[in-house]
Amino acid sequence: MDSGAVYDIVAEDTRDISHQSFAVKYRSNSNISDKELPDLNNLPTIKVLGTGGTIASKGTSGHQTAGYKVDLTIENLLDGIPDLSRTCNLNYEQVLNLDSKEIGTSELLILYEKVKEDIKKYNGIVITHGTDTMEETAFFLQSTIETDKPIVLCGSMRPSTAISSDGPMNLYQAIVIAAHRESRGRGVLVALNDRIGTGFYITKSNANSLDTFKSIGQGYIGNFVNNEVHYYFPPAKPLGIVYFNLPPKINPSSWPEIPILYAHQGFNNKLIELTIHGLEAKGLVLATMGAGSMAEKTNEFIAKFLKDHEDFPVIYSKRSMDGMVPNGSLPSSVNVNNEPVSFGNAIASGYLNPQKCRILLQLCIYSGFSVSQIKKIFRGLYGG
Ligand SMILES: NC(=O)C[C@H](N)C(=O)O
Repeated sequence: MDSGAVYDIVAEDTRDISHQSFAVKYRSNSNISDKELPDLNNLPTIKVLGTGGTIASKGTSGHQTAGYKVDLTIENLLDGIPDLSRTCNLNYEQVLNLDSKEIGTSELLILYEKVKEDIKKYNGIVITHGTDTMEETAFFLQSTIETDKPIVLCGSMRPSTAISSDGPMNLYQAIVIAAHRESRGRGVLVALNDRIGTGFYITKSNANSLDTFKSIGQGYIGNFVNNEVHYYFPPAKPLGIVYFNLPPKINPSSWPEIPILYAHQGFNNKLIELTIHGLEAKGLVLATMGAGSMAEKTNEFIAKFLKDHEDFPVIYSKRSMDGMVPNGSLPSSVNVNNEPVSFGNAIASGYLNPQKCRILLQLCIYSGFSVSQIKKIFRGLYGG
């Protein structure tokens, strides 16, 4: 193949980003050697795993954007996107087919096992997933699968039957992102509505709109425009991340129960007691009212409980979407020297929202970490 032929390929299929970036080289260097030509026989192979969600849903009219049902397979979804044969080889599998609100421990572990197995065989993974709990799955995978290969989650906010459904474009972009060499070493990604975010921090910010995923504070890491993948930074993974090497075939009933309690004015302390005892919880996450703020009487109640349960961690997170809970916001009592002392088992969430704290705490407890080790892990995430 001579370099002229490469230019023809670019002109013929501008959707292919690997060829587009090659075209830039070609135009700037007409003496480019044959060694640098894209090898169409050696494209990356991307595995697409279907799990359901709105992207796989159908309504009964073009304007219906609520009350639809999951009704499409991953094969149906792939049929609806443009040809990608010049970008990557595709392989696909239906792992689940659910609204993501139905994803519990068993389903999460099934998906985890599948990704863990497939990441060894493929150059990248794309997961179609409901947006409601996508950030939880992304966080779990980021914390359990150590790889430089791209794992990209995508979904949609409009069902496949809606006018201007966002699913096909999001799936198309996710596959191109997974096949792009610059996507390596960036951890688990979430790609929706042209934005690329890190699954570790990204969160669903709007219950209805297409532009729902926000990488609050930590920012998006890239953008997808006119079939080009743009990253703003070199590859990096979240600071202080701890990988949990889980054993195969975990029994979901052995997965620790960690409730989240949402704080509000007039919060009833009995809720804490009822949840902890009623669920045989192994820890608790509080969505506090501000940067760790709970009423004094609630903190006292928790302190009393923690005195008799030294191995019971309580994470102080926040109901506000942005910002963080620093160590300095933890409730403190006063020791004999009148110096403030933090409650031993109270742990600051840093930047993690309650649902991500819950997963991290479950992983820590399942792995047998002590409260002081768990504290270090949470602290390490924000550079403390
Ligand atoms: N947009 C969506 O995907 C929402 C849907 N309820 C889900 O999470 O499965």
